[in-house]
Amino acid sequence: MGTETSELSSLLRGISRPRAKRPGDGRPEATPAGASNPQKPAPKPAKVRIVGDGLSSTSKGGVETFTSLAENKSLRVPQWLARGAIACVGEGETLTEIQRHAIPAAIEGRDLIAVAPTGSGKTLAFLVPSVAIAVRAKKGEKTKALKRRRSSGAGPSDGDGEDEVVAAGSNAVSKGPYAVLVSPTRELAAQTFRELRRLLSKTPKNKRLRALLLSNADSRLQDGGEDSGKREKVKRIRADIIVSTPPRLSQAIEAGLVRLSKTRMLILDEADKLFSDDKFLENVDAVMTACTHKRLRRCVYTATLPETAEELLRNVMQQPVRITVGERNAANSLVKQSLVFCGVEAEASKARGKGGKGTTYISGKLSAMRQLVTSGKLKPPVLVFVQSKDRATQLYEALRFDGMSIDVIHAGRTAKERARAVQNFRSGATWILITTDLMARGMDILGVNTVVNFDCPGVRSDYVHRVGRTGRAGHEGTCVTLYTEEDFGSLHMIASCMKISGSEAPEWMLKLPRKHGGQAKKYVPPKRKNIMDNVGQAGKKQKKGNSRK
Ligand SMILES: Nc1ncnc2c1ncn2[C@@H]1O[C@H](COP(=O)(O)OP(=O)(O)OP(=O)(O)O)[C@@H](O)[C@H]1O
Repeated sequence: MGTETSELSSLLRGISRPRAKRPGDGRPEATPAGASNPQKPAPKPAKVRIVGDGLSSTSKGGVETFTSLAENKSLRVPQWLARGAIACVGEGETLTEIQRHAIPAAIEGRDLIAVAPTGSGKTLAFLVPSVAIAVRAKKGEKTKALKRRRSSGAGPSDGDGEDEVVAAGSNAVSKGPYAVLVSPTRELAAQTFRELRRLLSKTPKNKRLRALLLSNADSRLQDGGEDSGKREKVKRIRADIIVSTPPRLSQAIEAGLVRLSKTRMLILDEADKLFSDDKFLENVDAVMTACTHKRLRRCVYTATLPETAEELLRNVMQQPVRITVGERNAANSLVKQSLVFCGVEAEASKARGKGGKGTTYISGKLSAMRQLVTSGKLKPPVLVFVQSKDRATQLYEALRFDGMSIDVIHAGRTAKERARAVQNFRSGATWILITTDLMARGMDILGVNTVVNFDCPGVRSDYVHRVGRTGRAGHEGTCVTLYTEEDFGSLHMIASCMKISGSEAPEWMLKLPRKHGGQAKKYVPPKRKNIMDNVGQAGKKQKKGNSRK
């Protein structure tokens, strides 16, 4: 590995760290679309389709800026909220297509299915209406309580039994949550919460909302289930807006720590994932059942919506409006996608060199990966996707000796390790992050230049979301998919996805038979040999164990 190591390290050291996009957010900047090629025309505005009756002309026509959103009297968006949104995206930015139509639609009170490409600003498209509705609901509750108090001379309780624990006279205690935001992973929930806090940064002191991220670390959740009588009195989770993963939220509901009877806005981010993954279905069901308010809006947001998932969604929503931006289930057209054939996954053969002893391991993908780096085609920061925790650890072990600034994240690492890995990648301290599909959805790290599918994804939605970790907010990106003979089952899906999103796809791949019928549940990832260094180092290190696992 000698020469290769120094070559790689010097190459990576030689790349200067990109500028941060906005002061203080620590995110590196990617190339804006068209910047690398001034001849290239700006991308055409995406097609918007709205299906469902009853929306006002504001939602149908769209709203151009956050300021004009706040100026529309019927929507009742506070000025400070508009200023918060501007703080999130930067001065002078107009709304993206999905924001233009979905924000007024969600505020108007219809159940909503919003489908728009990765990196198109769906987060603000659900945060703005969530805050607007929470503000309205909280104000309504306060007025009701005040009226009751005036007429009866009683304390702050509204008589529904929920507020028995309210400390006398405390205005800080919320009767909410009025808005609940659900994301499939801890990382995405944390990111959404971060953006929510940024959005709330312009809230006047007397109107402050209490926002909360439910996490494992919350002692109330850790104690959940014990001594329930006492817990009811002292530990009820009080907040106006809650962000959570489905398991954490349903645990809190079951333990009586959270009540959703006042919730007016339920947001399901990455809804197709929440509705197609058995491990979430029960939790999501528990959350939806707990939301009993008669004016509840259920709003779902995603970049991919297979028909089966939409059918399920429609069963639990009330006459939803569907807003679709761009081509449904297509990858982001700002990302240049390509495929690299790597021969075999890994092969052990007798060494023929001096002495002819031992075994030499050849990994086609590993060599291809190294070649991409040394040739300068792999522009960091890079996200590398593999199919399992084991593969992530193996690849990390095989590459870390190359002196690259590299890290690994997967569900087997502790919450702290995962948070640190994301933070280091965001700040630019880590250039290459190896990951499972844990980072495939929703993660917004603006500077990501390249996505590598070290292992092919099996279903279209996974491919679309992985590709979408680059090419965000109008910037360009690159996605390289490495494949071997084991991956032939995924090639038709990838090639057709490349074609409809504007990348060149090999004709012969488009003629391959479709596998798995596009159904996530039928897909079983291929069994792969261990990722081995050419001296078998990955395997050896793994046996000894190490702190990264
Ligand atoms: N109106 C806007 N103008 C400019 N940038 C924006 C605007 N709205 C959002 N952004 C930025 O675009 C980036 C991507 O937004 P966001 O993460 O909401 O995308 P998304 O559609 O949710 O993507 P995904 O489907 O991958 O979850 C963010 O960095 C966000 O700050």
